[in-house]
Amino acid sequence: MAVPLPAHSLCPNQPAPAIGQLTTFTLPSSPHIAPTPENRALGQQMVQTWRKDGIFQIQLTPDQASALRAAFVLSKSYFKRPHHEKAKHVDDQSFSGYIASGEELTDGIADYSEIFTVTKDLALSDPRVQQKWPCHGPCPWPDTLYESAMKRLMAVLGDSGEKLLQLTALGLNLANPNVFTDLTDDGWHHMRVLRFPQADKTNGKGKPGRGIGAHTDYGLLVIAGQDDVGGLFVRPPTDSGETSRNWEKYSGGLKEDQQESWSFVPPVENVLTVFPGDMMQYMTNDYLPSTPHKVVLNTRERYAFAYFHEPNFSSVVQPLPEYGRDQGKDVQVEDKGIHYGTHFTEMFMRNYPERVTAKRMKAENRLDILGSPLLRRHGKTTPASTSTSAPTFPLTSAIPPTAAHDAASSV
Ligand SMILES: O=C(O)CCC(=O)C(=O)O
Ligand SMILES: [Fe+2]
Repeated sequence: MAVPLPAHSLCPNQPAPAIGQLTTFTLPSSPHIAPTPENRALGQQMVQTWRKDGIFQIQLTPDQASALRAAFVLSKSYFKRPHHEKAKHVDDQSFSGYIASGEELTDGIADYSEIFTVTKDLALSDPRVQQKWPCHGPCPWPDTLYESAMKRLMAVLGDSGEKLLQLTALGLNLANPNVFTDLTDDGWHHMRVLRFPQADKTNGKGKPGRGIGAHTDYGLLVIAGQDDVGGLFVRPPTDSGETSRNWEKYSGGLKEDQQESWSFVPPVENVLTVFPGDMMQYMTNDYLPSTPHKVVLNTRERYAFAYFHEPNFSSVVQPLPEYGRDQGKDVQVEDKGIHYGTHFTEMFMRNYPERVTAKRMKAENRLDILGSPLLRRHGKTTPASTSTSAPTFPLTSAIPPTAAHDAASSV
């Protein structure tokens, strides 16, 4: 059921936005999506809806809805804790943990979002942490109750992500229906729990009324849930088909103040919203563009979850043979593929330049390791270095820093 919002309470700094009802899909219950005519038709409808609206909704089952509700309840009480307590939930190896309002930058401007980020929760004994892979480390959970609620929600989101990717492959009529889910084997899935202050109760570090600046997210799919307050806007694809490409040129802030380009995403109970990320755009050669979105502050504080269903950190993502090649785009760059872990790391270093994690990563030249062949996964095979056996990865200092970083950014 849609939760209608009184027009006057919507984003006071914005003109009244057009409120449309998003298309809602119900995902099949079985985790394996067989290539049946029904599933193909569903996949095609999803693809066509993304191409038109840039976003759709999926219906939650009662169990899934209960995981989301529990996560909202605990997150609301988490953010009510005193600042000095939350400020301890930071890790200097991973970007997991607490981010204060005004700490994150989009297009160089402070966002008002207050965030708890969950990246892959890795023990200090994990070979990737031992080998100092960028962004790899533990999640500094505030307590075990919060940890189990977030992990339960991420399991729901992860299951939905895998089904959505299989349906997308069917909808795109791909010869290899597992092409996306091979990439997400041990995927670098992560989530942000977000609280946005009421528009007139900010700390003044950002821009009036702006929650998060216009941006696209980095991987295959963005799956999000929001409470009943409202504040998310998306910029649907245009008829001209012109799109920015965030992995080539950072697109944060783009068209942020061009009001007519943005559609309001109305809060609806018991659904999640889904749209493509940068890697989906890259793989489909812009057929499914990464949906630009932004958040505006409202007359009440707002809570949301944004989950990112991602390729494996070591994946070298390639354009799909059916879509990516021979279409006259920038083939030189595309043919080399995109190293997902590099794209992720660069984006997080840009968003949190002052965070202890970014500083340690720079001080220890952790980006250099991204150029190593051991962090290059072309198929489903996990590199030997991520197995639980003794680490086999050469030390960071063995890689010539500049050469390694150059290689990392282009491949
Ligand atoms: O608040 C939302 O609904 C979306 C947040 C978002 O775009 C993000 O965390 O990347
Ligand atoms: Fe986002």
